[in-house]
Amino acid sequence: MELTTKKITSLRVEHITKRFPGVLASDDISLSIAEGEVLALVGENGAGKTTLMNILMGLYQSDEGRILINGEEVKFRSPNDAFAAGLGMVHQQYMLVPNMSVLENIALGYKNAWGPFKLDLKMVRNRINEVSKKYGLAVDPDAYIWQLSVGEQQRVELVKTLCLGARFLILDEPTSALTPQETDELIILLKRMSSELSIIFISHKLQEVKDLSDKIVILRHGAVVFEGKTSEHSPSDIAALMTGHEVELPQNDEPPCEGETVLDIKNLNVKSDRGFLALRDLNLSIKAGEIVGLAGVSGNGQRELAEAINGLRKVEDGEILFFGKDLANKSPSHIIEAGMGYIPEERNTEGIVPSFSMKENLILKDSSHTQFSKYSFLKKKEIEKNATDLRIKFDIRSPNTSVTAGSLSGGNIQKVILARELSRKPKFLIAVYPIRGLDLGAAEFIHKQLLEKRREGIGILLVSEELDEILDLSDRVAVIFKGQIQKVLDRKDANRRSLGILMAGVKDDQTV
Ligand SMILES: Nc1ncnc2c1ncn2[C@@H]1O[C@H](COP(=O)(O)OP(=O)(O)OP(=O)(O)O)[C@@H](O)[C@H]1O
Repeated sequence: MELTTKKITSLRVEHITKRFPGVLASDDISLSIAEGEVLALVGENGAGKTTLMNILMGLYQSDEGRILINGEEVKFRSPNDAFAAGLGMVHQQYMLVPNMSVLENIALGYKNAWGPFKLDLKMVRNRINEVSKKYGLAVDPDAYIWQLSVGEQQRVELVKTLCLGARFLILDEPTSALTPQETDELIILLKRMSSELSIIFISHKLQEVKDLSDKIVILRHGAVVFEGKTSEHSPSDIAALMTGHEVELPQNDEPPCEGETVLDIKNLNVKSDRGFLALRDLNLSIKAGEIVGLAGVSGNGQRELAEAINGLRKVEDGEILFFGKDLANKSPSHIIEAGMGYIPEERNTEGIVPSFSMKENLILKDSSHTQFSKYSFLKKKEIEKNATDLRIKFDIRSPNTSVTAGSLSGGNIQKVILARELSRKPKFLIAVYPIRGLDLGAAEFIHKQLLEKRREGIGILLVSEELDEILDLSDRVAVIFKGQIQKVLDRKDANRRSLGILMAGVKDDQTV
């Protein structure tokens, strides 16, 4: 049961141009990719990478230009036309229905692609098993999507795309939400698949661009500014070509902090969505002016900890002392008022209201403050000024401050959240994967901002799976494993090896 698609020996786009109100998102783009080739599409946030891929998939129509497959012009009016031609895309935001099973989601993909007909679920199940065996992509057809980790959901998206007969894969930041181990596995898998399929992938991680691609195309302001062979360029070369300058991520090399304890978590017990204890008697304290990195493999309680501190998850037992007052089970608004800043993992659902304008999102937590409202009327000029200033400072690429936040590129949405949380003058900050989806230049800027906050005396809990990020910024590193803090290491004792051992659950002091 496979959509019969023709072999794709070449795909070429010629002079593609796409305008959105106030933005030239694709500016006369031409590029080509041959059978079995892997092309990496890189560029700053908002450079137009996703837009070009959405045009290829029939989600957007270009204003000018054409697409040629095997030398013949094709016109895609919808993603179904692109599927039928053998193209498949895994988006940044997975398009899966959470309360349906893997089998039902993939069957839905068939139904959307094939239109109304009676679906044979047994055949879909067989096809899933066939694809997962062929490519070594293990999925459980009966698991519900909400039960799966981000990495598992991504595997389902890949299986779905392959079940539908894709011969040309487009992957939009496929590793941005994966654990380092899942990333390594995906890169190996994609390498293996590239002997049979052509792949275009978008990434901000230059090492994986280097590891996986044959060819690199760099976009800037919607136009191709560089095209070349990957083997001829080092990651730092590519970074310089992309940003126009050498990128150097800053390091925290200041002496350990002596501030007072501001966040003191005692014997915290919190349940996961599935009803199991995700945090078990967790203890952790953080001082003013210190960055504590929380290292761990995703799914060991990081999400539950961040949500419990921010009042978004019930605390079963224990205390969250913030400047001496217990925040456990207080409302999110109470916690915000107490001075807690939060950069959440889920930027589209927890970080912004996509249908609100960018400027409204920038005052989301402060709309009733006297700075932005008087007698329940909003001060429009102040709100505009705030947005204009933050847009410049954080280099948020948007035509103006009134566009809906949902229409911004993924990286620019992240910048809106960071701009809001860092400018609110929090007393404490919880930053969960703060540079996920950011281009290198933006990551450099955000790391500098976090160090600046530290110098101002703000305590920061930095949740990340990127050990480089943790090691660059932290004063101390706490390793979380199965809902407990395995150990807290001073910066001088923390390295990839010591953290890796603790993250795997080994607690023995001898090994660290
Ligand atoms: N549906 C839309 N409506 C209006 N503007 C849009 C829309 N989609 C994209 N844009 C704009 O087009 C430009 C390019 O966005 P795109 O998402 O293609 O960037 P990107 O290179 O993928 O960025 P990132 O690395 O941040 O994901 C941005 O200025 C964005 O705001």
